[in-house]
Amino acid sequence: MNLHRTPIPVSKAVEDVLNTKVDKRVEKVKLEQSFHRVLAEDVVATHPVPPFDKSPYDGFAFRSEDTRNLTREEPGQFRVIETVPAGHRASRAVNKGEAIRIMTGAEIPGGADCVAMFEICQPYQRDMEEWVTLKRPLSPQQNIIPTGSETKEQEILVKKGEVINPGIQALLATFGYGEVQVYVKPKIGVFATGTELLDVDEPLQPGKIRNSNAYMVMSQIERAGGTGIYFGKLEDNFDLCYQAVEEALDQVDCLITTGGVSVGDYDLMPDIYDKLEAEVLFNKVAMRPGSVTTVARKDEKLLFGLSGNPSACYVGFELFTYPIIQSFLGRSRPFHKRVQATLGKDFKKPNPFTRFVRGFISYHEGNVYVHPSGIDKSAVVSSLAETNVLIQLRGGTRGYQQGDVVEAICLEEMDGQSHF
Ligand SMILES: Nc1nc2c(c(=O)[nH]1)N[C@H]1C(S)=C(S)[C@@H](COP(=O)(O)OP(=O)(O)OC[C@H]3O[C@@H](n4cnc5c(N)ncnc54)[C@H](O)[C@@H]3O)O[C@H]1N2
Ligand code: MOO
Ligand SMILES: [Mg+2]
Repeated sequence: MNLHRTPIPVSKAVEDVLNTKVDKRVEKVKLEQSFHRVLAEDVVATHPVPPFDKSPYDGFAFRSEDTRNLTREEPGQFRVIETVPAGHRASRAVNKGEAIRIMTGAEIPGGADCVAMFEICQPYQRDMEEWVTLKRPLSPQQNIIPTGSETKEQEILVKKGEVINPGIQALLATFGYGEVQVYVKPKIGVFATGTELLDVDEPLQPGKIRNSNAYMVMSQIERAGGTGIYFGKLEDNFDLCYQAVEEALDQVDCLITTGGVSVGDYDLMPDIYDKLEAEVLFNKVAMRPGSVTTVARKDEKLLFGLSGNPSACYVGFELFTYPIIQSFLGRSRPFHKRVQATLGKDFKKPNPFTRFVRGFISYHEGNVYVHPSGIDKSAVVSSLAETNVLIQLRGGTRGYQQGDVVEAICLEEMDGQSHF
């Protein structure tokens, strides 16, 4: 067991992981199944929007030239020749002295070039015919939404690499994308290692704890947009672990293990990477928690050796596994979004290494605050419940005070950024 490991800076570690070639695959899914998937094709306007001149109001369509000199004192009387509901077209054009009753969203009839809303018109009946009085002039194109005024045909509305949100779904539907090309979700395998681990439905036993990392990591994978495959928990037995890891690797794009990466007698992951002849990218990162996070690569497949300590495991995933999942997904901005925020309470610990403090965000009177949550220890699980940011504190300081401006990594923002 080599006890001496050389820590590398976090940014270098992230860069090394992201230098891995990823196999971006594409599939078609039904529009209704595309929410939160990542576009693998640009959304192109297949026709102008609106596709015809349309009325924004329920009212009457006129020829503006017929209304030119109208006043309260000398209103115009127009014969209403038909009614056009949305979804229908007028059967004939509007001629001099005529109007058409028109509903919101209906196509403007030929001959007409303006619309007056019901509220300013006075319809009436004369000799069993419909008529309407108008007391003011309308200008050409008044109250008409012209063809293509929102979107021109062939315009690129959303670029590939964006996450499909409700608005993008609306666009896809507008342009007839019943199916949409998205990137395939990478398959991320998960093992929890540790002889001390109990299943969730087992009663506590002396010296043992329940396996929480597996559930946590599986939902981190889902939150990141990947597909998690849980292979179960493994006792700290070399042959068993080696065989399980080797077999699982064939079935996944990346493999996560939790635990067994430090220097203990039963920390088996370093020897497993060795026997697999995997290239270890790093086994010590200048950060807290998660300094023992190890990433190895075997035939372009990444093995994430996340720490067993829950908080360290959580942080290791978000820093290293999250962005590679985004790369598989073709995301144009693969990293978590960062914000500048005011520290909501003192954080007194001196900081030799970069620290990623689990915390939460709040907003008050136009300011953004981040607050460290719970006990800031690698072995702690309870502080993770309210965590939605990682507060990144530079190393080499004597601690931070309430009111200091810090950077925070937002874990629940869909939008990302292009640099770490
Ligand atoms: N002599 C040294 N000891 C340790 C060092 C070191 O540098 N020198 N590093 C410490 C740091 S930092 C960390 S972090 C841990 C990392 O430990 P491992 O990744 O090897 O993980 P384990 O030893 O397997 O377990 C650590 C801890 O986490 C609990 N655990 C493990 N799996 C789970 C799970 N699925 N759910 C919940 N909790 C889990 C486990 O019971 C241990 O308590 O090493 C330090 N030691
Ligand atoms: O890897 Mo450990 O979490 O730095 O405490
Ligand atoms: Mg250990």
